[in-house]
This record gives sequence, structure tokens and C-alpha cells, in this order.
Amino acid sequence: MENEEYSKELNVAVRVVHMACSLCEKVQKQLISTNSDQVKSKDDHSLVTVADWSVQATVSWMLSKALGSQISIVAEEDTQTLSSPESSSVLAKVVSAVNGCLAEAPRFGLQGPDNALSASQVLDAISRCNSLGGPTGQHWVLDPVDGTLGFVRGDQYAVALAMIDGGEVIIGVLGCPNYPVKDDGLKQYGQQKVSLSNKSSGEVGCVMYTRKGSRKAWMQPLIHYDQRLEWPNSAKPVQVSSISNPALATFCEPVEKTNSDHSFAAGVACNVGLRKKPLRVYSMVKYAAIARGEAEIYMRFARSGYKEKIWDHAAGVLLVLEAGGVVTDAGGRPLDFSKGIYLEGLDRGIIACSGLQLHEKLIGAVYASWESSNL
Ligand SMILES: Nc1ncnc2c1ncn2[C@@H]1O[C@H](COP(=O)(O)OS(=O)(=O)O)[C@@H](OP(=O)(O)O)[C@H]1O
Ligand SMILES: [Mg+2]
Ligand SMILES: [Mg+2]
Ligand SMILES: [Mg+2]
Repeated sequence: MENEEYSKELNVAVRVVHMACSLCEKVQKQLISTNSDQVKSKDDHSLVTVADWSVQATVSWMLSKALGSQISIVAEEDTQTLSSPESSSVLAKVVSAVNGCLAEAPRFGLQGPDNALSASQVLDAISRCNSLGGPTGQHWVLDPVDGTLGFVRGDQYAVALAMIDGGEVIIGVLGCPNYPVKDDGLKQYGQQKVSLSNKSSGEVGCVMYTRKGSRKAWMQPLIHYDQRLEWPNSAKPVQVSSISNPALATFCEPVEKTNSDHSFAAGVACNVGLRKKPLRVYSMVKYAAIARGEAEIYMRFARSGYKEKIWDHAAGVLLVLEAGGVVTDAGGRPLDFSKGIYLEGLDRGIIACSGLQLHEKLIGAVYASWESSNL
């Protein structure tokens, strides 16, 4: 993808997401082995960890350094909890994780700071990601840790970075540190959690990326220990599955019932003739599974009143589209990333599919199930 438009932005984004994955892997390992104070609750009772803040600071600092401090970044986290006096020990951990990661920038082909960042510089890097996006100009969109619950449980999570220009998603990069590289790795992961030896051998963890209009999506294994990122030498193209028979199709959905109506999805699945049990996976790894051809369908029906955020979808949606799939709301309309931080006007839910045939059937089944559930 060299010499193409946005190649500089894509190049930086892929490298930065590799750095972020390496940071997350270290924090997740510590979190699981020490059970320490690295997890906090936000005002809405959702979780935030040292990794969420550290990745946001690192990505913000690196993007500004490589692309200019004027760039606009829309991201999930803020510094409200982190800058309170009770959070001083967490802030110290964040500063240490950020500096540890930035010091490794040369391994990823990037340049870090000359001196370690202070706590206030780290807080500044996090809080400058306060753009609201919108229909004009370029905006980076970051979910530093998507699937924080999966992350805390030692399971699947993703680092999601996208770039929107003129309201359209142009670049999508998804780091999936616990997604095995080999085919059907996610289904096997579900049965047998990743062991640490697999993790360091390069068999587990990848970064997926794409650029709008390229009609290609790529997967690059993560690097470990003191390896250098040789990118794009070992990147492999990925594409959606060719299965269109519902009886053979696999469908993904969120793990938590609070994030998606499992029983409504089960009704739709039955109506379409899906036979397999749902593959419940934390995070945007669900989009990655469609883009890699490991699953055919992702359905998500949030409770009414919940507004989906752009950072939970932008990178994953572009990956599925460029890998050959289809993504719309439950009414069949494309998702609109031009309206600010929310997917405004979303009709009921999100349906991502490997192909048009399955997609049409699902939209029809949603319509029928909706009618009957509202009788
Ligand atoms: N009520 C409700 N409905 C729908 N979605 C919600 C809701 N509350 C939160 N969120 C967002 O869901 C993100 C996690 O989605 P997942 O697909 O990973 O869900 S699950 O953990 O597998 O159940 C999660 O992303 P992260 O916070 O980055 O983990 C939230 O942005
Ligand atoms: Mg969150
Ligand atoms: Mg998220
Ligand atoms: Mg998040």
C-alpha cells in the first residue's frame, strides 16, 4: 500500500497500534498475576484500567509527534478519575507504562521523546483527545482498550484506531493481542485459553489494517521481546468467508447481555436458519473475525436509548468492508460516522456479514422478528 494516498498516516497508525499492543500485553500479564489496583470504575460504572489511559496517552503523543500537534483526536477516555488525589498511585503506574512504551518506539520504526514524559505531560496527552469529530476535516478515532471487561478477565480485547476524513472512515487499524494468528484461532481460543508460551512464539496476537477503497485488508503478527517490527514484510491479506448457507454460518455477538439483546438475536438467528451456537467474544475482535473469514455474521442490538460510539466501530467496520463484507444498521443503511461521537440515526442495531446474500436474509429476519416482538 506504499505510495498511495494516506500512506504516511497508515504507516504511523499501524506502528503505533503495535506499540499499544505491546503495552497492553505487559499490563494484562501484571493485572492477572497481581490482582492490583489497576482497575477503576467510571461514573457509568464501566471499567477503566492503567492500560486504557496508558494507550490513549501513548497513541496521542506518538500521533502528534509524527503527524503534527494540530491533529484532531476523538477518544474514549478522559482524565477526570485519573487526576484525582485518590488516583495518584494509578497515575504513577500510567506514567511508568507510557514511558516504558515510548522508550521502545525505535523497535517499531518510530521516534520517541528525548526525555521521559512527566505526569502532567501524560495527562495532557490523554486530555487533548477531546475532539468531537464531525463531517469536515480529518479526525483520528481511538478506543485505547475496547472490551475492557475482556481485558480485565484475561480474555479478548482490541486496540482500535481509525481515521475519518470528510465524515468517511479512511483508515482502520485493529490490534488484537489475544487473537491467534492461525486460521480458526478464535474458536480454538474459546476452548483452550492462550498459554504464555504461545503468546511469546508469535502464534498469538495480530494487528489488522486497511485503507478505504483498497479492497484489501491485512494481518500482521505482533512482535515480542526485543524483536523489531519488520512491516509490511510479514503482513498477509485477509478476506471474508465465502459461506452463504445459513446452516453453516457462525454468528458472533457481545458476551454481556447488557450490551446486546441475546434473545432477540437468537430469534433472528432461528428465523434465518442459523444452526450453530453464537460465538460470544469481547470487543471489536468480532469484526476482526468476520474480516478474517472465521465467522460470517456479527449482530449487535443495544438496549433502546443506548447510543453507539464511533470508536467502538470505525476501525472494525472498515476492515469488514474492505475484506469484502457488508455492514449496516438493522434497517440496512450504512453506518454514519460524520455526526460526531455517536452513530446518530442508527436503526435498532448493527449487522455485519461476510456477504450480501446472508445480509439480505438477516435484514429480512430482523424486520419479521421486530414486528412479532412488538405485537
Ligand atoms: N449498554 C451498552 N450497550 C451497548 N454497548 C455498550 C453499553 N455500555 C457500554 N457499551 C460499549 O460496549 C463496548 C464493549 O462491547 P463488547 O462487544 O466488547 O461487549 S461485551 O463485553 O462482549 O459484552 C464497550 O467498549 P469499551 O468500554 O471500550 O470496553 C462500550 O463502549
Ligand atoms: Mg470503556
Ligand atoms: Mg469500546
Ligand atoms: Mg475502551
